[in-house]
Amino acid sequence: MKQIEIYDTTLRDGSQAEDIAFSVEDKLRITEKLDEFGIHYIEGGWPGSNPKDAEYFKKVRRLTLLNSVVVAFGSTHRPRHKVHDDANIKTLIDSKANIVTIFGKTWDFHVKEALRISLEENLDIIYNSISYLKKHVEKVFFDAEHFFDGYKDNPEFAIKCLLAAEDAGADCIIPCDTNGGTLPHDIKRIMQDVIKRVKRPLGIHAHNDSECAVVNSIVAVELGAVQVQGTINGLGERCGNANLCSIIPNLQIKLGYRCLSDENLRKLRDVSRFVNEISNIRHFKRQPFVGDSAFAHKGGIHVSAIRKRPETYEHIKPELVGNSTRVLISDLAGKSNIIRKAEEFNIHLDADSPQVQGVLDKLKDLEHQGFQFEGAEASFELILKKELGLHRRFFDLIGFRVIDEKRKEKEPPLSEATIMVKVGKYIEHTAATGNGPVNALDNALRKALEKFYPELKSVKLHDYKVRVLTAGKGTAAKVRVLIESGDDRHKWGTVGVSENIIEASWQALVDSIEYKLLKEKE
Ligand SMILES: CC(=O)SCCNC(=O)CCNC(=O)[C@H](O)C(C)(C)COP(=O)(O)OP(=O)(O)OC[C@H]1O[C@@H](n2cnc3c(N)ncnc32)[C@H](O)[C@@H]1OP(=O)(O)O
Ligand SMILES: CC(=O)C(=O)O
Repeated sequence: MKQIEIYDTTLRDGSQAEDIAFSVEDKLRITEKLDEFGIHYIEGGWPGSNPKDAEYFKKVRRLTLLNSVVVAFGSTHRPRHKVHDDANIKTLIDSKANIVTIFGKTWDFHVKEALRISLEENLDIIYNSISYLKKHVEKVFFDAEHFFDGYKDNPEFAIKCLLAAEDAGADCIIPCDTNGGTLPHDIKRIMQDVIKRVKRPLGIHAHNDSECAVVNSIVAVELGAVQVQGTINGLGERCGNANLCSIIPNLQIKLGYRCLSDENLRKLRDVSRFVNEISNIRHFKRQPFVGDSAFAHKGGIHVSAIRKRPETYEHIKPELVGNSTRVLISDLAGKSNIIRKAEEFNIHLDADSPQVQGVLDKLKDLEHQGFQFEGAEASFELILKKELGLHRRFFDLIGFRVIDEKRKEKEPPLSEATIMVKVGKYIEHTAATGNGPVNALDNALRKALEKFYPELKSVKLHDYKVRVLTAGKGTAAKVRVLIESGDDRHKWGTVGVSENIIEASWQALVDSIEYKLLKEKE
């Protein structure tokens, strides 16, 4: 099984993505996570760029890494500077990283227009930078910036740049698709020539501007590249870098290369979520392999088939990357969705039972009215249990009143709710205020019930979303309220629909509380 070296540049190229700003602490935490995951090289940053990256290289030395080597990144020396006087080269050595990656120009257009030097001088800069660094660090990798665009314009010069790096002793030469515009057939054609002419180990560094970074990286590996550079979740400059969360499983599960241990591959989803969490980015549902929807099945036909053989609609076993199969509940469901979902609730239903058809009909009718159960599985579980006679009432509403009052233009409005509920033979009548009418109602309902059900104290409202369903009816429109609640262990979603926003919110709130009480009882 051929080993492929995974080179992660989330902390350097990933931090060049819009909206991403890692602190030193963030970078150290991601480093530890990537080490635990088994990444071979972690490009920690550009020490000559800013004090934060310089500090990172000081602090990262204190970590005990078991699997990864931290790499410092920078450019070849500046034109009109001697290599030993170049501030950037000096900071790379001062970073004390054992491996350094430098990028150099390989596109004649860039040499002429960005550096404004001769092509010969550029070759000298590459050679001098690498041979000097080789005297100070264990290994030097050469990122051949804009190599594919350079090759398209002037193949001989582009190849000469790689050969200058080879002659200088670069340990790995990495052609880069810096502008991300190269298509797979060109990657193949160009890499075939590179492989014939360059003897050092080769890598690939692809950007995703044509949405081809993953496939371009895989094509390069198939042709012989041994190092893949990319980022977790494809973070990176402009449209991002090659997404390691797709490349690694494709190489390992489908093509038989070895990137990480199989055990570590099962951490893929966790690593992906961790990096999103630190980056303050919402996890992308439809992200292949690691997204919540990557193995989620909605259509009845699909669910019916995966119950028989999961591989009918799943390209890999989700557990291999730490993900799992999910079944969604909607008006596209068939009986199989109901049966499979019920199994998740430990209820075994017979496909021919009239109850299954009853639940399905009810579900489709409610979805037609505007309910949506994909994000409100707790409400669906309650419906199912009501239909099967497995539900019990925990309280009955006698009535509520919500008052919203604004006394002066400049004063904030006041919201107050009073509620009367019956729990067994007791009647409880309470009032509460809130920062809005729904919050006041929520507070009043909990206050009334907590005396009987103290477990409700741990329930928190995490999210509250309102969606207008009947376009064109303005403030008289029907609305759907989706609530996400949680306690110290779980989160659950509930839904309500009405032309009255308080009523829709009430339905979702009651479901949330009933769900919690039902779970405690179970
Ligand atoms: C393809 C890539 O992603 S490469 C990585 C890109 N990442 C970054 O740029 C982030 C970090 N960068 C920085 O912090 C800053 O740009 C620094 C510290 C590196 C340089 O800052 P400054 O000295 O102010 O220069 P500035 O950013 O304006 O311009 C870049 C300079 O590097 C030169 N340069 C660009 N590529 C190379 C190279 N491969 N080798 C040598 N010099 C280079 C440019 O010609 C330009 O020089 P000039 O000012 O003489 O025209
Ligand atoms: C080096 C690099 O990040 C690039 O060429 O895209």
